[in-house]
Order: sequence, then structure tokens, then C-alpha cells
Amino acid sequence: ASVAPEVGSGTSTFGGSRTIPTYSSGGTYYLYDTTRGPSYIRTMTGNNGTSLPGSYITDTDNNFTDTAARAGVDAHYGAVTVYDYYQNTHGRNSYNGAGANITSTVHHRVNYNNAFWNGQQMVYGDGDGSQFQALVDLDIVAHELTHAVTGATAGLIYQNESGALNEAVSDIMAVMVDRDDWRLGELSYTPGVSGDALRNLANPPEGNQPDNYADRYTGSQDNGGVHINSGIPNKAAYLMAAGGTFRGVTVASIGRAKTEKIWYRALTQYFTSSTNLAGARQGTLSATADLYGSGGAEYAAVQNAWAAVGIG
Ligand SMILES: O=C(O)[C@H](CCc1ccccc1)CC1(C(=O)N[C@@H](Cc2c[nH]c3ccccc23)C(=O)O)CCCC1
Ligand SMILES: [Ca+2]
Ligand SMILES: [Ca+2]
Ligand SMILES: [Zn+2]
Repeated sequence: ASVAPEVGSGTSTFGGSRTIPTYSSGGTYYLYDTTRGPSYIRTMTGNNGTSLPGSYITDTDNNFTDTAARAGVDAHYGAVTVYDYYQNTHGRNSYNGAGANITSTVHHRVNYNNAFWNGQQMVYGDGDGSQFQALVDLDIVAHELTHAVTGATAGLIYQNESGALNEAVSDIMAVMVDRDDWRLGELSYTPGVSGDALRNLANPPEGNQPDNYADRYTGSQDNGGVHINSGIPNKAAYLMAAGGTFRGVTVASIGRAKTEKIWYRALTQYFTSSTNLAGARQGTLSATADLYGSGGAEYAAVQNAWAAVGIG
């Protein structure tokens, strides 16, 4: 057929190739998926300008090898991978739970060292080649799409403690999607330096973040430290999943699978727009009680994890 969903491939920014859903029409191939819940999951290029969503990324065959397509290949791979994570792990059909279409745009601005969800779509910069290369690392994509999930559910206000919790939810889900480590953005961050990352949930101070409530930032920068104080709930989530003794408190590991279920249920059933870090403790405890009871190892681990970071 001249118009059909296809399975294609493409070269990744980070080396190697990705298998990606594509669409062909009249011999032109698009980074466009019609095979999942949404009518489309599509990845566009901003052509290094500021207009959104920009234009389609195309190829004359089903193998997207152009250098200019690499960021798009990764953003598209990430979008469908994160879609599948929410559908398969949490039974959620897209960020709104009702199959909302997903649009991503790469090559936003020139040498742009950031990425964001703008309320309607994901947007990615190429980085300046030193601080970042294209910010299309799978965990960054998961971080951004989780902002959309949070916006469609708890709606955590993006400032002060509710904003830090908003940030932490995005980081926590991101490391559950990119499941092989506790670091965020390691593929995109400082391409000239190996072993570092933008943030590290196992050790937030590595990313200049606090790992306990007493060390929280109380200034006005960064919307009241949303990317700073997220280190505190991030550390708590890490302790729940991996266990450990921290600041004199021993937490028994409950594993990633139970931890992601607890945080998803807390986000969608208990957190509201104004939930602060004390409320995050309460919400995750309520979610744990719902899922695993209030007298078991899971409940104790969640309690201890929050106590270890100085909350409750
Ligand atoms: O989604 C978010 O929380 C961040 C959104 C940043 C943004 C907000 C509003 C308009 C434009 C951009 C983007 C990411 C972030 O954490 N940005 C941080 C760290 C950062 C990235 N690039 C930077 C350049 C300069 C300073 C800080 C940064 C920030 O913007 O603070 C998330 C994962 C990777 C990038
Ligand atoms: Ca990672
Ligand atoms: Ca690096
Ligand atoms: Zn964020």
C-alpha cells in the first residue's frame, strides 16, 4: 500500500540505531506512529527556529540515517517507549489517560541547552555540544512526558515544595523507564565527560541537590528550587527501591516495581496541586497501604525512607 504504518529504523544521536514506528505515504516516510492508542505520535523538527510544532521529519526510505534526523529518531523512539511504559506498567493510555496525541519537536532554537513540555507538546534543544548534546536521552523524554501526566492529574503547582515534588515525580518515572541506572540525562549531559549526569537519584548531591529536608533550598531561584529540592523526594524514592542505611535510618529495599506502583498511585489518587513534601510522604503511605497493606514491609520501607531524608 502507498499509505501505511511501517516499522523503520534510524541512527541514534548516541550511537547505534533505533527501531521506530514510521508512516509512509507516496514513497515518503515520516516519524509518525498510528499503531498505538493516540491517533498519532509524531516527531517534528523546529529547523533551529522557535515555531512549533515545526515541520515533519521525512526520509525517502524507511531508514532515517541523515545526521539531521538523529535527534528526531531518539525523540520519537523515546516518545513511543514512554507511551508503552505508561500503558503497559500503569494501564494509562497516553498522558491524559484517554489517548491524547503526542507531538515532539527537536532542533528547537540554536545550541539550546534545555528541553521542556509546554503544556501541549515536548520540545528539545540540540545543546551547545559542550554542556549538552541533543537533550533526547530516553530518561529526559520520560521526564518531559511525565510533566504532561502530572498536569493531567495532580497538577502540582510548579513552585516551592509542590514544584519540587512535580520535578521529583518526573525524575522518578524517568529512571523507572530508563531502568538500568539512577542517573538522569547521562547520555546528553557533557558529551566530553564520561560518568557524570545532570542529576543522580541515588546521590542527589552529585547534581548539587540536597538529599535531606534540613538542607532544603528556601530561596526564590528556579521557582523556589524546584530542580534543587527535588533531590529530597528523589532520594526517598531511591531508598524505597534500592534500600540502604542513610543518616542513621535503615530502609529495606522493596524494589523498583513496587516503588513505581506506589508513586504512580500517589500521583494519580492522592497528590493535589498544593501537595508539599509532608503531603508527599502521606500520599505515598496511603498508596502503599492501598496496594500492600499498612502492616507490611512495603509500608515500613516507605515510612523509613521518608524518615531517612528528614520528613515524618
Ligand atoms: O522539564 C524540566 O524540568 C526542565 C524544563 C526547563 C524549562 C522550563 C521552562 C522553559 C524552558 C525550559 C528541563 C530539564 C531540566 O531539568 N532542566 C533544568 C537543568 C538545566 C538544563 N539545562 C540547563 C541550562 C542552564 C541551567 C540549568 C539547566 C533547568 O532548566 O533548571 C528536565 C530534564 C533535562 C532538562
Ligand atoms: Ca539514566
Ligand atoms: Ca557526560
Ligand atoms: Zn521537569
